[in-house]
Amino acid sequence: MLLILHRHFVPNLTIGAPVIESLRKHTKAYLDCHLMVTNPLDYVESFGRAGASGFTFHVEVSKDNWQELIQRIKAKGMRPGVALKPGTPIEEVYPLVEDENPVEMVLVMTVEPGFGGQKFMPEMMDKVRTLRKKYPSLDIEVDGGLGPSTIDMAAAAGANCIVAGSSVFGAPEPAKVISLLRKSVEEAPKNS
Ligand SMILES: O=C(CO)[C@@H](O)[C@H](O)COP(=O)(O)O
Repeated sequence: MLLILHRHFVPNLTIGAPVIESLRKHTKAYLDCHLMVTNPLDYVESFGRAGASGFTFHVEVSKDNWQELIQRIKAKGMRPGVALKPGTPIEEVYPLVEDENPVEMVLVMTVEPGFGGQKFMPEMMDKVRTLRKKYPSLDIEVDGGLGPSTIDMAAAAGANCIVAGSSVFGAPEPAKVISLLRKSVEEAPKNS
């Protein structure tokens, strides 16, 4: 399950730690939290306490403190991830993946962060392919415009974690869309 906190970094506010705390009382599901905020360090403590499983911060706002962020996220029992916006070069995440205390997931945004329902950017697949070739066992997530018509492209490029909003919640049978997305990832020929 993916939960998103938008604040400052993007012009939209969604959900925060209290929602995670409420959900955690009812589920053992992996709660994957993507914090589109300019000050992620300020949220590590509360998200950890609330029961978040993954904590993904943006590389664009963490140039000076990503090592401290990773260390604090892990200390709170969460998996650290780093996200990058469409305009950010993929090279910017390499140091975070190659550090002796690395992030455990890279999230390649396939839309400009901020709002659901946008059009998937196929040109972001170059970033996914590059990452998959360089780091064969890394978790690579894609977010934005994923659904039945775009999943095969993302899966073939090497993405293995899929964020899908509109295509699932807007479907008459959401479970069928989820199965289709999962099947595509499981069966994809990598790096085609
Ligand atoms: O929130 C964002 C981007 O900030 C969205 O990308 C959602 O996370 C996914 O929504 P869809 O694109 O699947 O509607």
